[in-house]
Amino acid sequence: MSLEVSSLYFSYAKNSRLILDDVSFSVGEGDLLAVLGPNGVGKSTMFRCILGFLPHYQGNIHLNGRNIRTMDHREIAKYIAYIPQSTYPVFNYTVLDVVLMGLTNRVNLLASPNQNHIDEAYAAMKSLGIAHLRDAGYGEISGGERQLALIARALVQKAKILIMDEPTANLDYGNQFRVMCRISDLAREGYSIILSTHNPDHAFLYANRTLMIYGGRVIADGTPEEVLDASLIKDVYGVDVHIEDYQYGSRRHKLCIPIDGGVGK
Ligand SMILES: Nc1ncnc2c1ncn2[C@@H]1O[C@H](COP(=O)(O)OP(=O)(O)OP(=O)(O)O)[C@@H](O)[C@H]1O
Repeated sequence: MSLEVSSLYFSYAKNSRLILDDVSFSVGEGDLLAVLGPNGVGKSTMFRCILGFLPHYQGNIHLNGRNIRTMDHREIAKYIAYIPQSTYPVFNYTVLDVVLMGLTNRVNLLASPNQNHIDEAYAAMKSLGIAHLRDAGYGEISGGERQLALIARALVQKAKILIMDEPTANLDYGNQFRVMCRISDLAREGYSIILSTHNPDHAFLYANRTLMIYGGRVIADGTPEEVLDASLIKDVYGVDVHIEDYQYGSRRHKLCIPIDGGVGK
């Protein structure tokens, strides 16, 4: 699957400021694109335009060469799964119920799910280490566990493009790595993944592509090593960092180390 966004412009109200200002990028099969940028620069807005929640954008979004405007929500959901930041639920469904909702696109949920559907949902939960929570109330688990349940829901949706809004927000140190490793496994399996993150090291460790958004514009697009240099991070985040080459065994990558606590003393 490929997704191509070209010259995307968006503002929330007529004559109000542009939130997205000429955004273009594309992802193909197996790409893991990390989208970085400070709070409020338009990352979630960009995702919501792609998903069809904000149709009054200008520009073009194509899925496998087809204009996404010609597709309804149900059809888009065959190709794109969205993993929002976890929020507190309105109803206290069980975790299994929430994961089964990923099937809505393929199965009539008004009918009871059959054993195959339950097995599929259970396998997705197991792959993310939350199988033991299947009967727990979605409102009674931690924020991090809710995030994992939303990822499991996206896996059962079987769409090949996954858009994830800060998938590691709320996750503890260990779960951040477990989730990011699982996400990079999915990219290796051929999923195309677009995720927003505030952690440059997650881009270095797991992404093959990085987009830096600032003031609604794409100011850099390339490999994490090409995009994330110390001067860009200083300009965008106001933080002094040193980009360190790191090697452990055969693995070589870069890490972002704040100097003097990052913002000086
Ligand atoms: N429904 C809305 N109506 C008007 N303005 C909005 C709406 N939603 C978001 N905005 C504004 O659009 C801008 C971009 O918000 P957005 O949530 O896309 O940023 P973001 O990069 O995802 O931020 P964060 O990293 O904090 O999640 C912000 O200035 C925000 O206040």
